[in-house]
Amino acid sequence: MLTVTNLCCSYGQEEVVSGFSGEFHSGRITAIVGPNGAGKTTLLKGIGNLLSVRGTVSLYSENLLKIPRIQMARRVAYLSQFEAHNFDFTVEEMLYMGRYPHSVGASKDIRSSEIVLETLNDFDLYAMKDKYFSELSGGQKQRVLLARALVQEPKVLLLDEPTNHLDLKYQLELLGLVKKVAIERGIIVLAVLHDLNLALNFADEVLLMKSGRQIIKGSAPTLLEENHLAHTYDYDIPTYMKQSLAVWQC
Ligand SMILES: Nc1ncnc2c1ncn2[C@@H]1O[C@H](COP(=O)(O)OP(=O)(O)OP(=O)(O)O)[C@@H](O)[C@H]1O
Repeated sequence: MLTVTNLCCSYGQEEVVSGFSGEFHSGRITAIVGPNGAGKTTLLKGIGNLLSVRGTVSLYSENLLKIPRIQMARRVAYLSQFEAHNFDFTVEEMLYMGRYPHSVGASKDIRSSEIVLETLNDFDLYAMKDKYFSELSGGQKQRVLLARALVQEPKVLLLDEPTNHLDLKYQLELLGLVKKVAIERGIIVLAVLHDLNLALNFADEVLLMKSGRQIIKGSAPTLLEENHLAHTYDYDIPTYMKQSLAVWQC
């Protein structure tokens, strides 16, 4: 279990996330949603110890904020929303990069070869393993970046808008993969998602944020109670969703 206690995240003097506490469980996906500027990315980076933080982030009682970066990388993988997209490395080489925290200086140890092969197959990437990353489509690139994060064998996977720029088919495919792997490998997944439909359908629970604070965290029905969404987004989202669904019924 990942336990976050009283986490405060700042950029210089400006505190953006204030006193966040919450628990996240193995094999479960939590979607982080909320309006622009709510602090979703900042919370994710804070949990990954990627910016200035106070508080504790404990993974099975070990405070992740106190361990060396290389050990952190054996436990937590972070997929940023702004990955550079033009590497001159093959797909297979990209996956081996994900093994760096486990095998510094010995990139092709037995475990690395096993997990890279297994992940190439799981992600349907084997046939393109010798292709250059820069030659792939946006959806294929995103799949490779997710695969690279997973060969790290993390206990916690932090995803910042992983479905950005993907068409609906790729969005569903990618989140389906995340769900399958999270369950099979018992990974704790936190994913910032803008699409509320995807969040409500894919995640086991949803964390709704505004102004650096949690509004509510719970299952889809909990989120839809009491008009939390309309208040948080300052827009009648449930009514809009119902009206837009009607378009598909004719
Ligand atoms: N590097 C930075 N330096 C200073 N302030 C920042 C920095 N990054 C983000 N902020 C500020 O922190 C606040 C929260 O930003 P954050 O990116 O966490 O929000 P978000 O909920 O992920 O937004 P979005 O949905 O637009 O991606 C915003 O007011 C933003 O201007």
